[in-house]
Amino acid sequence: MSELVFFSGTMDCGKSTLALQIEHNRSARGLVGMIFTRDDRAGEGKLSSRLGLVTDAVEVEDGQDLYAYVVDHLSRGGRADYVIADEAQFLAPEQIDQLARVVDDLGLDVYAFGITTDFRSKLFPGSQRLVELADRVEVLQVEALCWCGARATHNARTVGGVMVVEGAQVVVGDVARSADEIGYEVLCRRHHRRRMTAATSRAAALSPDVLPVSPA
Ligand SMILES: Nc1ncnc2c1ncn2[C@@H]1O[C@H](COP(=O)(O)OP(=O)(O)O)[C@@H](O)[C@H]1O
Ligand SMILES: Cc1cn([C@H]2C[C@H](O)[C@@H](COP(=O)(O)O)O2)c(=O)[nH]c1=O
Repeated sequence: MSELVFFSGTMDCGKSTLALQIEHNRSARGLVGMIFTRDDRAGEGKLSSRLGLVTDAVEVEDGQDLYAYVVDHLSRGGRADYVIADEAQFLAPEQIDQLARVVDDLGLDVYAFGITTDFRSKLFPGSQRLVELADRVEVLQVEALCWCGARATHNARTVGGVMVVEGAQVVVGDVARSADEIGYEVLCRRHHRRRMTAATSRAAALSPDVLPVSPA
């Protein structure tokens, strides 16, 4: 029975790597995948992993009907045995419904990969729809870690290492950005709530709570 599976996790936990591994294992057995992505850091029409692997993909546009795209591809004699959708948090809820229809009406497995929540720990609309519709939600097993060593469960947006909580929901970017750039850092919930990033925790450790009293 074909399935819609949502592989979710924080940024930098290996989602795109797993997508590329699934693609590799299936194509090694002669299967052909339809690969969708949107706003990958490597550029338009690319699905890339920080491990250095990259493959071509169909760049999803606003308002594009993904079910119609797959049907059109098949009706022109193209082949698709399964579907991969990376950066699925950027897809519109209707596009997630279309992927569910690919599973139910075309009998193809659909593997979607994405972060669940944004820098304010609010659900992305596409991820919300995936949680609502997926046959299975799989949390990735290689856990990303907060600077404190706890499992990272939240994504923080940073500017110069300082966590920000205002701004657009979508800003394409990466972890480990240099000072002044907008970047991201994964944190445990405790430190996300306290807005404590690696940089601000280091700064706090360096500034003593009590000022030294100089002898009179
Ligand atoms: N130099 C490296 N050596 C080993 N693993 C690495 C290296 N760089 C990145 N990784 C692994 O790649 C993961 C990120 O993979 P990626 O697929 O790009 O993540 P995601 O799509 O979830 O953001 C990191 O969590 C880490 O485990
Ligand atoms: C938290 C958060 C992230 N993004 C962007 C940043 C990256 O371009 C992607 C996540 O990619 P990854 O492969 O999972 O690292 O999402 C965003 O636009 N808004 C956010 O709040």
